[in-house]
Amino acid sequence: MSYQNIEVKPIAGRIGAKIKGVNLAENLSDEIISEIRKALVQYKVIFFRNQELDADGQVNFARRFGEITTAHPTVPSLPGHPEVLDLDYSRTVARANNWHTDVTFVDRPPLGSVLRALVIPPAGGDTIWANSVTAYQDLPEHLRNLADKLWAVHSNAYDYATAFDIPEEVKSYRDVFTSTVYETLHPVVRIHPESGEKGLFIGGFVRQIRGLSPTESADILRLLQSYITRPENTVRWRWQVGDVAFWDNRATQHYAVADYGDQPRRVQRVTIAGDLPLSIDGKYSQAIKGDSSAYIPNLVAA
Ligand SMILES: O=C(O)CCC(=O)C(=O)O
Ligand SMILES: [Fe+2]
Repeated sequence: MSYQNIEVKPIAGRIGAKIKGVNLAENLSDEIISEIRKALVQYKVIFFRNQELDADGQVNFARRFGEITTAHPTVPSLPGHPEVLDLDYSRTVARANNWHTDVTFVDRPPLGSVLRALVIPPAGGDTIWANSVTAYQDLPEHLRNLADKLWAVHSNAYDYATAFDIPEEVKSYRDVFTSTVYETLHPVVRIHPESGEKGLFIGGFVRQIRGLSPTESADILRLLQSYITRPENTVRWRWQVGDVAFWDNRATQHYAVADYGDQPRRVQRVTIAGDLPLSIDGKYSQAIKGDSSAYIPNLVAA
């Protein structure tokens, strides 16, 4: 695929590209936006260095790709910026150091997010993204055939039985995170609405595979997840202040590496609304508890 208006430099072999020659604070032409979108779908996470965006500029850029969601279904936003999720890890105690796809507990999980680096520790605090399409392609045929038929329940509710040992601050953050409980049934393999590619759609909010016992479900998920986190399917980003990352949440998982102790780290996220995931046999995800209407303000109930 060729690009006329932007420079696209792949980073890892299967995921991730650096985009050069774009100032995200400018009012970009439709041609540039459509090439950025093409690069996003092709490379699944794209990176821009040395940007001088503020929160409003970040929202304006993200808005070119679709409707902006409220910052999070349950977590409060940056004061004065209802669309910005402020991840100030010196204040927010819950670190995203688990493999996940964002907000899959609602029926319309995000298309993607734009993340801007404000404070980065001198060493550590990288973020890793994984390609869930190449992970699916890596599965042996028999496992692929199995995955194709599975559906999973995703939820933001924690299993407190496994969390008796966590600090008080983390507990109170979790109470906010789960202040409204969502539950959704998604296909384990979804068709990407733009590329048509098939990819595994699981991650940290999956609670159980439909029709399997909790232990059977955990074993199958561990097996499928191991293909996602293979180093071949990942890219690791060493942040600099001023970097902007933009990922396709329909075809990736990510993990924020928590290896920087109590040094400050602050990033801010703006999220673009996504569609209802589609299974390979033509069925859509189904909300079980709660739906996306509070999260996607202009959503017209279907
Ligand atoms: O802190 C990060 O690098 C990423 C955190 C995260 O999971 C997110 O912004 O969705
Ligand atoms: Fe995330």
